[in-house]
Amino acid sequence: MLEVHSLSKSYGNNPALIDINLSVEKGIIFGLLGPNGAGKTTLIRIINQIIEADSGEVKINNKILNPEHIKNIGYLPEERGLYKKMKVGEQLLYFAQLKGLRASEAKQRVKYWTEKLDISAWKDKRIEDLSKGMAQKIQFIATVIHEPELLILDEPFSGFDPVNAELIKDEIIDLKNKGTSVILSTHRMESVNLLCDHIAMINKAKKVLDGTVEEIRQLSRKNLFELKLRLGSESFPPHWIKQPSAGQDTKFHIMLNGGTTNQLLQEALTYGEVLSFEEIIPSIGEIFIQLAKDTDHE
Ligand SMILES: Nc1ncnc2c1ncn2[C@@H]1O[C@H](COP(=O)(O)OP(=O)(O)OP(=O)(O)O)[C@@H](O)[C@H]1O
Repeated sequence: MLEVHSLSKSYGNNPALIDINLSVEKGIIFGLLGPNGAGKTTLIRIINQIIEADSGEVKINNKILNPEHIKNIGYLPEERGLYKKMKVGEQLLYFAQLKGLRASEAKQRVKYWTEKLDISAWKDKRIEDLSKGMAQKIQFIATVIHEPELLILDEPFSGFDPVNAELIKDEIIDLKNKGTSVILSTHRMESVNLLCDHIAMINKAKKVLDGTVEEIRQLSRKNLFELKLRLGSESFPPHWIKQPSAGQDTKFHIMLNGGTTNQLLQEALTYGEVLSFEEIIPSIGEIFIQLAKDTDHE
């Protein structure tokens, strides 16, 4: 649905994006990750045609990015932009019409979304009289009201309490299931694990990771296992690394160098009662931190 080819952008002598290639399929949630200052916002701004790339191209549905695409994109920026003096209902109608909806259609959609997110009662309130989380809901509706094909969400859960964060999460999944492609930029790794089908990570202007969450986790496997034992003796092999653990049970991290997991398990049985045995597969958060460190040292 969205393709980014060899995209580069610098601010003066400072490169913000270097030769970035990405492909976002229809109906998926694509996590765009990276440490602060990596280049994510720059990429998002180029897709939204707020700034221009120095070189490379962006295509939406096989067409070079052009102003017509704006109506097909819903962008929730990190710095929210609502008109403080305007009333909620008026503001949503305004945004919907700005994105090309006819007045009658816009009205229907405002009714639909304000009811869906349970905020019909706020219609006549001014934005300046709302709490941060309440204003966030309005901004979310303003982003999705024109039913864009591509949604770009920058930290969509910030400012929400857990109940409302869950509500918004469910709405995002619902939109994806209806065929919307979603680019989700966030530093919250639990959201990435829960929501994203595919992720790409940018660090220091370069893409350092690209794949499905499962592919990336599998590639990061290190043949490392965690074994919990009720030890029968005080001795154990020197390559078993003892981990802090409570009570009588002893936890080890063991790197499997040659041999099979069954052989390791058999060996473990000779040292005591095996309570649990599982492979340690790094989480996306751990992979993120490792990659950020690795590229920092390059
Ligand atoms: N308008 C600008 N003028 C000059 N430099 C800029 C401008 N906007 C961004 N930069 C620089 O470009 C680089 C990438 O910034 P960008 O905002 O794209 O990062 P980011 O990944 O969105 O970071 P964050 O997670 O902190 O929002 C940084 O070095 C930043 O200082």
